[in-house]
Amino acid sequence: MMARLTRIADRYQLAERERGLSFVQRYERQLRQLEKIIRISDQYQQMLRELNEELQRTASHDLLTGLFNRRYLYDRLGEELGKAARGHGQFALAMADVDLFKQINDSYGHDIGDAALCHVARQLAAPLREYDLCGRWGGEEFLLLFPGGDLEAAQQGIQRIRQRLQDEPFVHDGRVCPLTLSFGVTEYRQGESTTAILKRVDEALYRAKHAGRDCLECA
Ligand SMILES: Nc1nc2c(ncn2[C@@H]2O[C@H](COP(=O)(O)OP(=O)(O)OP(=O)(O)O)[C@@H](O)[C@H]2O)c(=O)[nH]1
Repeated sequence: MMARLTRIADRYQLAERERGLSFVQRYERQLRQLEKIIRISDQYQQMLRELNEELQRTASHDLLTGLFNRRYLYDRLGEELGKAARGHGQFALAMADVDLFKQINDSYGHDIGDAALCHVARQLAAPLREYDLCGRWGGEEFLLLFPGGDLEAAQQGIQRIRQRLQDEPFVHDGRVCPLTLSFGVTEYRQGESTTAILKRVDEALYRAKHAGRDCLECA
């Protein structure tokens, strides 16, 4: 009841104020209100745009390393496979895994392990050509996609990554913590599925681990 009375009183006061204004003053006032509404609407749209961009980024990127996530990589792999199957180009694929990463966690703790993963992610991404893709496949495993590339191109990319990891090692507490990666590499074979190529690259990585780590095995 009180709220209703207050609303009626407010409306009455507003009407009284309006009566004291000239037509031009009333018109200008309405115009100002309209401008205010447009400004709010613009800000609102900008906010929605930013939210949308943030949402898209979160859906396609790994939270820890900022690289592409598994879901995005899987979709892109499907696209490249589709293109190659239709005869529009070739591509190569590599799976990288940090060697003996458990020891990093056990020796320095999980937070330093996280920092080491971020370091690896930066060194993986930096030397790649702009149309090559790199993302976190899960845990301490990374996937590299070389659209338009063959085994040779992938090997060259990986060589640049390994060199960079040597030149810029992970440093914790002023001390160098040497990190190495094992790689499995393969290229697309006509007519094969996503599962088949992923299985083959995984097997190549497995062989690299069994060959003593810090190396590259081609399938
Ligand atoms: N800090 C951190 N550790 C992770 C993350 N994801 C996975 N790990 C750890 O990575 C380690 C992987 O260990 P393993 O699979 O035994 O392999 P590894 O020690 O790297 O040995 P190899 O692969 O055989 O060279 C485990 O200790 C996981 O807990 C992460 O996001 N952060």
